[in-house]
Amino acid sequence: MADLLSDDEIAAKLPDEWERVGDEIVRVFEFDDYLEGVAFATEVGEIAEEEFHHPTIEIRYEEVEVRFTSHEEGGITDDDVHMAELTDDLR
Ligand SMILES: C[C@H](O)[C@H](O)[C@H]1CNC2=NC(N)=NC(=O)C2=N1
Repeated sequence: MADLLSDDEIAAKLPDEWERVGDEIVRVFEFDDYLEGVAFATEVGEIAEEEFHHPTIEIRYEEVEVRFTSHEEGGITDDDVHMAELTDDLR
């Protein structure tokens, strides 16, 4: 299990475009059409399975919201930061 990050560590490690919301890190990705967002969500899911660290994904018209937290630790860890970086690399 990864250690919980402090507020300062989260601020320092949070990748650009991502926002901290309570015990989660969140980013909204924009797309030209709905099915592009659906395909992106599937790619995020595949990475989540590979890394065994799963986000909440909300697919909306022309945007997809991705939220990571470490459920077992009850907050934000390096696992969440790593997943955010892998997710960004999909774009
Ligand atoms: C039993 C537990 O759900 C698993 O070990 C994994 C699955 N995917 C997970 N995903 C996330 N985001 N946090 C977890 O703590 C987590 N745990």
